[in-house]
Amino acid sequence: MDYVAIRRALHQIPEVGFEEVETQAFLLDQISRMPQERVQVKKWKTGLLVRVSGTHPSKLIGFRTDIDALPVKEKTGYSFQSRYEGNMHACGHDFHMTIALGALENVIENPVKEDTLFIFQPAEEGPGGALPMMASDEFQSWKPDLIFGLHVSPDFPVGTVATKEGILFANTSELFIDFFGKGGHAAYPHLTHDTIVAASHFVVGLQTIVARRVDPLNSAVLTIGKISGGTKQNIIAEHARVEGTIRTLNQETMALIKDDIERQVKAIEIAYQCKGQIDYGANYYQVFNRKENVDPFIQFCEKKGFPYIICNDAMTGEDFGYFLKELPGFMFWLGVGKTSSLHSADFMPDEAALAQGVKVVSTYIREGV
Ligand SMILES: CC(=O)N[C@@H](CCC[C@H](N)C(=O)O)C(=O)O
Repeated sequence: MDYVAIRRALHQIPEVGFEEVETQAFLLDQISRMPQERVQVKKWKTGLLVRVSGTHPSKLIGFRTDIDALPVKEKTGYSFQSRYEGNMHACGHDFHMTIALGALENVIENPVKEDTLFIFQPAEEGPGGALPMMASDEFQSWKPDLIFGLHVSPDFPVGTVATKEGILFANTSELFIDFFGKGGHAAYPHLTHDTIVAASHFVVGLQTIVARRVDPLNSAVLTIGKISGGTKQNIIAEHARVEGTIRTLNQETMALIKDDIERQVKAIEIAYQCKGQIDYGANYYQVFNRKENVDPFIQFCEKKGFPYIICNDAMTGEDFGYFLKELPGFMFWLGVGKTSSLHSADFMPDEAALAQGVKVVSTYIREGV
């Protein structure tokens, strides 16, 4: 399999959560080119579950990849850039899928002892595909005994595994707040309740939560990534919307931050006479690597000579945390060398990491479990 060609083909068809129709068709086409004797495929929404029977199975080993993209306008200058204007694989899921396909081909062509399940999960970036997929009959009837997954990272050298015991990724909650006021003519502000002013003060006020409410020895992030509102420069906006995300390393801090957000919304309502409406959207459970599962993987990397690093926890989120909440397993970062951060319009991971990713995943399935 030509990993680079596969990754580039996937890079051209980025689709956001639960719209991965062409992606699913592409994956099915690739899988159909592999020998079929040991393979069973189930579709779940825009995702796939692909089971490969082992030679002497005693358990089912799951490897999960996410398949969705982000609403980012690409600025890589790649000759193979996104064909879907405004969407981009800016979080490396094109890499994840390619590595999964490569490892799938490897275990099909050279059968391994255990049964393996390749999970192609939609909507990791939102609204979250892991929980509904896990609840589905398709998954429940093929529930793995051990599950693992990876995420590419520009923070580590190409092909390096980085992981740790305990929390790897944070608890997350999306945050959507709508302010409803009274619109009107820009020249008659005294007759309106301006939601742009209300939302602006609200966003500035939010900055005190992590700075002044959260214990400095405890980590948290509250980022507003989008503000929208209004229709024209000389009309006072009757509606404004603020969108963001909350990240914490424990549930108590998450509850404390939400509590403070709610208080600040009430304060804005009183001060600016605009009604505030909060929606926390999708919440992701932390990615927690159990010692008894991640330690053997680290020892396996050591034994096989795969470069690895024991890393710090990160404030990124992943709905893979829900798989690990229920099933034994672990997650790791795969270094893709220095480039812009995940979610950037010019995120350009080094394709040399693809072959190493396939090697780590397939060798672990073959010799590590
Ligand atoms: C690895 C990564 O970048 N994951 C995303 C997960 C999205 C979380 C959720 N939809 C939110 O924005 O709160 C991340 O942004 O960390």
